[in-house]
Amino acid sequence: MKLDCKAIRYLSKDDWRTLVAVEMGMKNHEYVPVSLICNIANLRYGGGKKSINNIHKFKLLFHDARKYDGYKLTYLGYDYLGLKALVSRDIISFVGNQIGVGKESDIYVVANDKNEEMILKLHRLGRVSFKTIKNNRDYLQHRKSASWLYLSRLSALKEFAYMKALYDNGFPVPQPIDCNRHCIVMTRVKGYPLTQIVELRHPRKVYSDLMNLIVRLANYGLIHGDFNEFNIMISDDEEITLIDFPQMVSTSHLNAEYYFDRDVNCIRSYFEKRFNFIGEQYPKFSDYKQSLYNLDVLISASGFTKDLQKDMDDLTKEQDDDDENEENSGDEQTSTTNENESKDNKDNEDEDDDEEEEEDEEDDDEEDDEDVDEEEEEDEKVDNGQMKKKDDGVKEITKNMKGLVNNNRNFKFSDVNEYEPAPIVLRKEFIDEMNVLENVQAEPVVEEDVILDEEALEAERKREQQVRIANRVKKQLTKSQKTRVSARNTAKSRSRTEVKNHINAFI
Ligand SMILES: Nc1ncnc2c1ncn2[C@@H]1O[C@H](COP(=O)(O)OP(=O)(O)OP(=O)(O)O)[C@@H](O)[C@H]1O
Repeated sequence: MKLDCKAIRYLSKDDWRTLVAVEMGMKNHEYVPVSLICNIANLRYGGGKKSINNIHKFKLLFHDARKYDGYKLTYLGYDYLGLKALVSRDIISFVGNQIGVGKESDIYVVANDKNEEMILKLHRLGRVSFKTIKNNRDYLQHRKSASWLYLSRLSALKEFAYMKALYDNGFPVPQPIDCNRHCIVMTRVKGYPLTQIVELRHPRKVYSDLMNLIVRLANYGLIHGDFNEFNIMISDDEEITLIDFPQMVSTSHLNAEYYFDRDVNCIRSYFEKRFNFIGEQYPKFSDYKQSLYNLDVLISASGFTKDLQKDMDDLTKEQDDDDENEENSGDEQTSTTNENESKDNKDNEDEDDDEEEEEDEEDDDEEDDEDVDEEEEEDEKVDNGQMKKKDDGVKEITKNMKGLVNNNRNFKFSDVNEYEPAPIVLRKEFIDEMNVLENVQAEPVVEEDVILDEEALEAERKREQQVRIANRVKKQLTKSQKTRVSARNTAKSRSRTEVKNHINAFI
């Protein structure tokens, strides 16, 4: 994400108040209602709304009005708040180019009034998932709604605390300068990431420096956990600096030995692969001197307490679970789309059937209607032609239909092509109707030259019904065997009568 700070100079005092109000409101709202923003910012509704519109224009806020008029901070908005605080503390005055991008951070060069270069690291946890937070989570208790921003803040605070503790104890890490929200300011390391180094003049020295660093960290009760070529910088003098330590664990951790060995092996295998250097000597977990120093206390003193760590772990787990659920539901959606395709198709086609039935009825009623859609007229012509060909009697048609019904259970829309038209699917009531029809046909039709009594009337009625259904079935059969699958949800595909009736309903 690009950090465009140009707008900072155009924001008024009220705009900043509003931005802070949104941040505060997000502690218990995913989207903060306008009235609440105005309340927190202590602005009148009109003034508040004006400021909201202004900062929304600069993309510092995200607007959602599906359930109520609400806003939330974007990462850019959060960046602005962090930058504003750092600027007002005279820590930074200029923001330069982006020089690095990590999985969960953006790195910028910044400078102060004295033109001293520094590094600004903006933590961006869940930068992908942030976009996919469920749309229906509009109001939440606790801080869950703002948790990506909150998690980024915790992550920055943690890094700052570790950096400070390590720096104060003489470890080769950048000097931490300041931290606000999800922003960390530190000194710029003169060097290159180990991953970019093609050849070392003294690989043995660098290797042993790195191994010593791992052991020294362990002596202080810490294991890096992610000690690899991406997190190590090498200067021109082949001095090492550790720049990133997101997953530090204590040597009292249950899997401490595993993490320790992993760090060691990571460096060993990298040196072997890249510099052809086989590190025959390497430290073991037992080499470290049990709790020589305790950095935990120092880290807590720097502001990152155990409570915050617990909060961070819980929230990370929550977010991961959420993401997994979302991904699963996404997968499920796709798989169920396939699995239920035939079901959906049936439903859709049922709807189509309904519509077709309605259309048929309309056609019957309005045979001479001038407003018949041209498309339908064409269909009608095709229908009539095919109807003549398929005039094999009601029984045969119903038999065909029954076959289709059974075959259609495995029908998939994706199978439809120009050679295999979409078959029709009948509703249950329709099948029942057909069964009745078959039974009726089985009965002999009594033709007597007597005055129509009740029985005759009944028979006549059934015969009419039978003819009507037969016609309808024929029509449906021929219509649905078109190669084209009609999309009936567009106004264009509706008959002119339908559209007209619809419009009339509103007049
Ligand atoms: N203090 C610094 N001085 C100079 N360059 C730095 C500094 N900090 C970070 N960088 C540059 O930014 C890049 C990314 O930094 P960093 O590893 O801290 O980000 P990250 O998000 O933690 O990365 P990842 O999690 O992907 O390892 C580094 O490879 C390095 O080139």
